[in-house]
Amino acid sequence: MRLLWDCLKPYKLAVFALLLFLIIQSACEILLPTLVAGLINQGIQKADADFIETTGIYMLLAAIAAMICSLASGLISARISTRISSDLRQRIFFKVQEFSSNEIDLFGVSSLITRTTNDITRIQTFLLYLLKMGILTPLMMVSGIIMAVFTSGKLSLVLIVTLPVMSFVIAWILASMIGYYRSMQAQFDLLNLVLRENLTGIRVIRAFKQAGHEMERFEGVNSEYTRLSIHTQRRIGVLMPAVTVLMSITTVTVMFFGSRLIMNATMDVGSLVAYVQYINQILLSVMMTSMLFMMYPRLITSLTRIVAVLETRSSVVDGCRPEARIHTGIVEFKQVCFSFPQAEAAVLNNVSFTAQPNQMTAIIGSTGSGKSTIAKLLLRFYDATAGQILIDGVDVRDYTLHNLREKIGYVPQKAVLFSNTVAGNLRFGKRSASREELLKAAGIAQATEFIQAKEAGLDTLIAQGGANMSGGQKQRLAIARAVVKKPAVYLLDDSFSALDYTTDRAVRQALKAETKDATLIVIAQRISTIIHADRIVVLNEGQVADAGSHEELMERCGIYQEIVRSQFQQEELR
Ligand SMILES: Nc1ncnc2c1ncn2[C@@H]1O[C@H](COP(=O)(O)OP(=O)(O)OP(=O)(O)O)[C@@H](O)[C@H]1O
Repeated sequence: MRLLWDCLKPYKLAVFALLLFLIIQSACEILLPTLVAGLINQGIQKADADFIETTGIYMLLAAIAAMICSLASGLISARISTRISSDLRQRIFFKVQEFSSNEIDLFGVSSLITRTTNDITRIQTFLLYLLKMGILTPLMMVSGIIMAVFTSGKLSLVLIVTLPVMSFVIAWILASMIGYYRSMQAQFDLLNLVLRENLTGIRVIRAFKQAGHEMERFEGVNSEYTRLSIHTQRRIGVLMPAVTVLMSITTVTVMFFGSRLIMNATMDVGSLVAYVQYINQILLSVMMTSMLFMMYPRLITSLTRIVAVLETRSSVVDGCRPEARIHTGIVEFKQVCFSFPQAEAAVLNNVSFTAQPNQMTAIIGSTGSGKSTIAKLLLRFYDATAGQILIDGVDVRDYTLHNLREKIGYVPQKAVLFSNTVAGNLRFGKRSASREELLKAAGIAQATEFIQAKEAGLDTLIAQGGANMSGGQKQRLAIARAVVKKPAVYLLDDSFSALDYTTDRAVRQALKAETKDATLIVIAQRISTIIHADRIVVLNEGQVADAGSHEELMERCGIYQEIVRSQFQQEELR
């Protein structure tokens, strides 16, 4: 709840105005039964037309004032709750931007999405209700009780019994719902995950004729969510009739004892009518408050999930040397070890190698040998568990993340494009890049031809996830994006895999000329891509098996020979 109070702090003035409107509203509403009592006792019973007229006008004015205050408080509470939910969404988004891959893995992408959308919407709904009903109902309840006691102390004894019973029933039912709400949220994450996987992988699912299986999977998750929802709805279903029955019993009891007091001439009719209205206001307030409590367990679940994100500190933070900058781009791995959190086996074991500027350093190895992990460590998506990674002699952990990453031109294994124009995507490398710079980078990545073949050229819109581009086109745009950046270190993770041999060679040649002074690290599966590299690091099960030129490795490295043999015919090797 502390988070909610913190969020409310900037809106103190608005909350104060809201409070004022609600106090006036509740005062007007509590005044009405007293006016009705006077109307009956003074006006109707004594047939005083002037009194009836004057009281009628007062009642009308009170009703209008209550309505205006209700409208104003509604607007203010809607404004505050919408603003707070927007603030929270922003805070979560910024927080997730800070997260290292560790924290993203920990929460899961689907859960982070539901936390940013579903959970925040739930908080907004609660706040809207809290700011209005949460303030108004206690005001109505307290003033109702005071007026009821003031009108008839004896009749108020009924409340001493009914109010605690009602509160106990409500609390008991709500307490049983908390566990269900928690499970429901977790199940909702799962629902989101299955849906996301199905929508993003729909082609694979269809190609492998797995639609039936996936439908069953979705049905399973969906029916579990439905089962949990039904359980909670059942409890809500019990709660409302229980409160209504208790309200009716109270009203009947008050009427019963009230009529006796009238017969004994210790109470007048007008006071009993007013008293019944006070009792209704009190019980209605209890019911409204119970609605608030009904929303409370879900709010707590959502708040806990939001707080968990906001309070998680990224395991990868800025280094202590903000002045440190990368100039030359000498990359050194020194005895680097790495294990993923919650994974038993180490992915990298004492990996050491150096990548020099003006050279192409290739990393090759079988799948799962840890090649991409090297790239992730260099970019500090994760931090090494032991050993050191240095760039220009400075530990990567000492640079600020901005200074480190701005000098690395990363092309990921799976080219990621954003819903933007081609130019917008390329400018990820450098926001201020001119069209000439973009075209030059596209030329190096052999992307000019297909960009210019599109009617809008650089202004062609790229669909979500690059759906309107082929795999090879996406890779070339991802390469061009890194080139636009003009980094000190190029880090290409299997970035030529979707290119044909001719394009692969053309990109490499153009890159070589462009990256003359830069350090070029190329992770690859294909020997032809790295055969001319200055230095090839052979990775095997997370360890450096050997390093050297193609010729040197062909002479002495069995693992390398094996990889080469599996890709080339013997005669091609000579
Ligand atoms: N987030 C993760 N959590 C746990 N283990 C992971 C994670 N990412 C990768 N791994 C494991 O780490 C090992 C190395 O993965 P990595 O992606 O570095 O291999 P790679 O050599 O690049 O493979 P490929 O050539 O197939 O891309 C693999 O065994 C993989 O299963």
